[in-house]
Amino acid sequence: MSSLPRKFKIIKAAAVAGMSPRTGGKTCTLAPDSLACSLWFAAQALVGVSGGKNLTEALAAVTDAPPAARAAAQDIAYGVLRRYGWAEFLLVRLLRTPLSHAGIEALLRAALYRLETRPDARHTVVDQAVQAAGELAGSPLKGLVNGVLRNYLRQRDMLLAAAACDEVAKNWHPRWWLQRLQRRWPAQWESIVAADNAPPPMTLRANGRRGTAASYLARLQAAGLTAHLLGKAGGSALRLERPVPVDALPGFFEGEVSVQDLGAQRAAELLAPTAGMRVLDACAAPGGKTSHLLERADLDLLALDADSTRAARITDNLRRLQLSAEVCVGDAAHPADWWDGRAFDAILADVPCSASGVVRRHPDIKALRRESDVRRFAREQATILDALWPLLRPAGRLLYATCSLFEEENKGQVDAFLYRHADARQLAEEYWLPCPENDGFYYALLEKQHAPENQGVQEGARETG
Ligand SMILES: C[S@@+](CC[C@H](N)C(=O)[O-])C[C@H]1O[C@@H](n2cnc3c(N)ncnc32)[C@H](O)[C@@H]1O
Repeated sequence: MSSLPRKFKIIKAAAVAGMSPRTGGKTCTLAPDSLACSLWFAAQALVGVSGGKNLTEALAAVTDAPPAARAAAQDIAYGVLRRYGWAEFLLVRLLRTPLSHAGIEALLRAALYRLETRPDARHTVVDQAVQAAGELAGSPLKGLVNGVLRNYLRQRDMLLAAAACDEVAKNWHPRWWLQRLQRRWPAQWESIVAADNAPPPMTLRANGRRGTAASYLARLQAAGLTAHLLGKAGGSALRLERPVPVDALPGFFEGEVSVQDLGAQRAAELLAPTAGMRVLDACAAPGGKTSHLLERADLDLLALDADSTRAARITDNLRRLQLSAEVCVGDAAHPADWWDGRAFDAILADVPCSASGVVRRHPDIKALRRESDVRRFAREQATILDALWPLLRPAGRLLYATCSLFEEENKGQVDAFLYRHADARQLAEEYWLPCPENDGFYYALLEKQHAPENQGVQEGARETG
């Protein structure tokens, strides 16, 4: 066995594990439990994100990765994307000419990340990255990867000092994004950036129908998990000291608890519908806020989402939590396709947005989002709001929610809405900025007045239109 060529042994290792690790149709013959294999998978996922896929889709393309390699590759890919602009800054200095091989470029970013996060194993990282390069692109590029990484280690202090002076490489966000944060949040942008760049906490919501956050905390402690209560006294939130897979949470499959950020838990508290009310959750998938609303009161609730795959997750969540609602696939901007004409007492409009407040959970957004997307989302949000407003009964309440930090999607959106709709009154507004305890959210609670629509605006629109 020991006299066999190395390649053969590696193929054999994959076969013994009963797997043929592959991604996007490419098969990896590296040992499934090696760092080289994880770097190879991470590089493939990063190439997918560079090509416009979100990270979940890109990782899903890593179809047959053995569980250990998949988990490690996921960890590396998340870390690389979180450090937006950092490895790119270094590579511009370490490469004489830009690389034309996307897989090798992604591999180098993954290896640089790993060199920084595993300083005790730097030589192993270089060696394993070179092996992964051979698998990705054949022998010729192994030397290049080896050279670039060794040069990095030689010049590391100087390169890191330079990166610390570059706005993007230092803050790990696109320049346009940083400028927006600096303009809107001059006193807070640095703490927002710090929160965005840290791994997210795992926050839970105790199902109020089964017990309190305090009683679930006791369940966690009995299971050997450390957590503490979060938010206001009597609330439903708890934070785990260390994230765990959901199947380690006591009673998860029996519906005792859900995973939901503290800021997201504010939606149900603000809308606060009472028993018997007819409620629309207009952008509901995967059903985090839908289920929280239903845990608080028996409601006649319609959960709508435009995406049928995501809408199926609402049903799954409701089943697990033993709650019920009508789930419907439809476009909130076109109620004629799904509305039965019965007015709603309360509407939650948790609209599609830039998701700039939850980037620590979805670091691929940093690479995927363009500044022009913010305006596109704002237009979509305005269309949805205008379409939903007539569905609300007089004195009914609509909660507008985003997980964005950008003003066009938040106060700017709501101010314009109030201008267009004279029968709308704002009751409350809350900004949740990202911090160690919660993600970033914006909420505006609107109430429908009995007064007629703003005739002046409508007539003016008719005259010019
Ligand atoms: C921020 S997420 C909602 C999260 C959800 N409320 C929760 O708490 O679990 C926005 C959702 O809006 C859906 N969506 C996007 N455009 C929509 C539209 N025009 N009509 C209805 N749903 C839409 C997306 O599919 C996505 O599931």
